[in-house]
Amino acid sequence: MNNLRRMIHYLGIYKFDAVLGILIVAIETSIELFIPVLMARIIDEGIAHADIPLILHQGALMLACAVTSLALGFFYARFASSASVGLGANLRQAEYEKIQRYAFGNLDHYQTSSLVTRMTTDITVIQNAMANGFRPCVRGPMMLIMSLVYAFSLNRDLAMVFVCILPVLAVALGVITWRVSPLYQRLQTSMDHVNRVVQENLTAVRAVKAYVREPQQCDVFGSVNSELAQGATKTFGTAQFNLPVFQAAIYTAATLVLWVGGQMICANTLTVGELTGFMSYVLQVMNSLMMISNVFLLLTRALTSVERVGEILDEEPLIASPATARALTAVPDGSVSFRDVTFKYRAEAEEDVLEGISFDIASGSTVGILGSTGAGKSSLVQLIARLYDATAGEVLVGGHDVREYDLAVLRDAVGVVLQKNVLFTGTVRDNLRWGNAKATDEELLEACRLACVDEFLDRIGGLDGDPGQGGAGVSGGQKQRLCIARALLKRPRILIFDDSTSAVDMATEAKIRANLASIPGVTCIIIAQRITSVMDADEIIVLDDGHLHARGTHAELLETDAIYQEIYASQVGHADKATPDDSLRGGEAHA
Ligand SMILES: Nc1ncnc2c1ncn2[C@@H]1O[C@H](COP(=O)(O)OP(=O)(O)OP(=O)(O)O)[C@@H](O)[C@H]1O
Repeated sequence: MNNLRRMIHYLGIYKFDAVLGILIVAIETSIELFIPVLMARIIDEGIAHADIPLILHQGALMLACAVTSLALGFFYARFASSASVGLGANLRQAEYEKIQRYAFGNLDHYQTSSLVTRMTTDITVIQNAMANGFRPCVRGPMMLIMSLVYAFSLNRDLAMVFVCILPVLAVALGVITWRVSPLYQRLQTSMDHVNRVVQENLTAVRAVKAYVREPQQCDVFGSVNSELAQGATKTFGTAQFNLPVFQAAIYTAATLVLWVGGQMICANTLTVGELTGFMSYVLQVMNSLMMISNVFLLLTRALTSVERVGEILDEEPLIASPATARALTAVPDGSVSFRDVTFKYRAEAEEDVLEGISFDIASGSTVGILGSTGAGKSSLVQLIARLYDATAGEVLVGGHDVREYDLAVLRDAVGVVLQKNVLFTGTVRDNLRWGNAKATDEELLEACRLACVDEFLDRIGGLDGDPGQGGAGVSGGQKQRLCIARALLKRPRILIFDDSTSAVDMATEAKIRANLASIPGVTCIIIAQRITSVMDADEIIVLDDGHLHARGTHAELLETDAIYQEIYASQVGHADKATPDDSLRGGEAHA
C-alpha cells in the first residue's frame, strides 16, 4: 500500500492523465462486454425469425461499439504513455536529487553500480509495468466481474462451471507469483553485478590495458553475464508457466460449458443463441483471468524495483544542516579545533579509525599532517568539512561546532582538494567555475597562476580547452593543479590539501606552496607523504594508527619524535644534520 501511495505521489502532474486513462479503459471494457448481448439477440431473434431490420440494427450497434472502442484506444494510448513516462521521469529526478543530498556515509551503503541500476533499469521496469499493465489492470478485474454477472444472468446453472474452475486457477496463480517474486529480486541484483563489472572496467580501462587483463576481464564479464542470463531464464521460465495453466483452464471450461450446454439445449432449457453468447463470456472470463495473471507477474517484478527505488528515496541523509532558524550562516575565521574526537565509518565497526584526537589550529596558519598509510589522515580532514560526522567529541571551525553551521556555508568556507581528483565534462573554464560560478576570466587566470596551471594552460587550449572526460586529456599532476585552482576560486577560510600534490614535481610543489603562503588569512592544512611538503609549516601533526602521536614544528619534531626522525631520514637524509632549507633544496635536487 505504501508503494502504491508512493507511486501516486510521484505521478505528480501526470495524475490527471492516469485518471483519464483509467476512465477510458473502463468505458472501452463496458462497450466490449455489451457486444455478446447484441450477438445473442442477432442469433436468437434476428436469425431465428429472419428479422433482417433487427439484424441490421444490432449489427450497426456492434459496428458503432467497435469504432468507439478504436477511438478510445487511441486516446488511452496517449494518456497511458504520458502517465508512465512522466512517472519514470519524476522518480528518476527524485532519486537523483536524493542522492545529491546523501552524505559520504550514505553512499558507503551502496555500490555505485547499484545506484546506477536503481536509476535506470529499475525505473524502466516500473515505467514498462505502468505502460503495459495499466490497461489489463483496469480491464482484467472489470471484465471478470461483468462477464461473471452477465454469465450468471444468462444462465445460472451453466455459470456454475466458473465456480469449479476459478479457485483452481487462483491457487495456481498464487503459487506462480510466490515462486517468481524472489527470483525478480535476484534478477535485479544480477543486473547490479553486470553494471558493476562494466563500470569498473571502463573507469579502469588504462590499468586493464597496462596489465594486459583483457582476457580475465572478459571472463569476469562472462561470469556475471551468464549469472544474469541464467537468472532471467529461470525467472521468466517460471513466470511463463501461467500460460499453459490458463490455456488448460480455458479448454476445460469451454468443454464443460459445451457439454453441459448441449445437454440443456436437448432438454430445451437453453437456446443456441444463449449458448453462443455464453461461450463469449467463457472466453472473456478466461481472458480477463489471463490479463490479471500477467498484471500480477508484471507488478511483482515492478514491486521489486519500486522497493529498490524506495530504499534510495527513504534513506535519510546522515548529514544535514540544522533547522534553518538555528543554523549559523557565517564562518567567523579559519581556526580549527578537535576536542577528544573519535571516529569510525560504520557504527558496527569494531575499531575506531580515529581515537581521542585533540588539537587547535590558529586561523591563518599552515599545518602539515604526516603519518603512515591508513593512519587516518584523510578521515581526519573529512570531519572538518563535515563530509563525515565525528562519532564522539567535537570538531570546531571558527570556534563553533561544525554541526551548528548551515552545511553549504561550512563547505563554502572549507576548500578541500581531495586525494582522488575529479574533473568534469566541459572546458577548463567550466571546471574552474565549480569553485566560483561568477568568477571572471581574470580571477580564473589568477587562480591558475597560484596553482601553477599557467605553466601548461596554453598547451591544453587555455580556459576554453577541454581536459577530456574525467580529466583524461591531462596528466595526473596537471589534473591536481587544476583541482587546486578550482578550490582556490572558492576563496575559502580553510584550504585542505589531501595529498593533492603527490603527482606534482617538487619544484612546482614548492612554488605552489609559496604562492599559497602569499594569500592572507587562509588556514592551510596539508596532508602529504613527502616530508618536504610540510616541513616549513607552522606546525606538523603526526598521526599514528588513528592516534595523535606528536605535534610541533619541523625543528621540534626532528629533535624529539622518533617517527618523524625516521620519515625524515628515509626521505631526505640524516636527521641530525637537517634544516628546513637544506631538506627543501635536497627535495628539489631529487626532482
Ligand atoms: N569509506 C570508508 N569506509 C570504511 N573504512 C574506511 C573508509 N575510508 C577509509 N577507511 C579506513 O580508515 C582507515 C584510515 O583511512 P584514511 O584514508 O583516513 O588513511 P590515510 O592516513 O589518509 O591513508 P593514506 O595515506 O593511504 O591516504 C583505514 O584503515 C581505511 O581502511
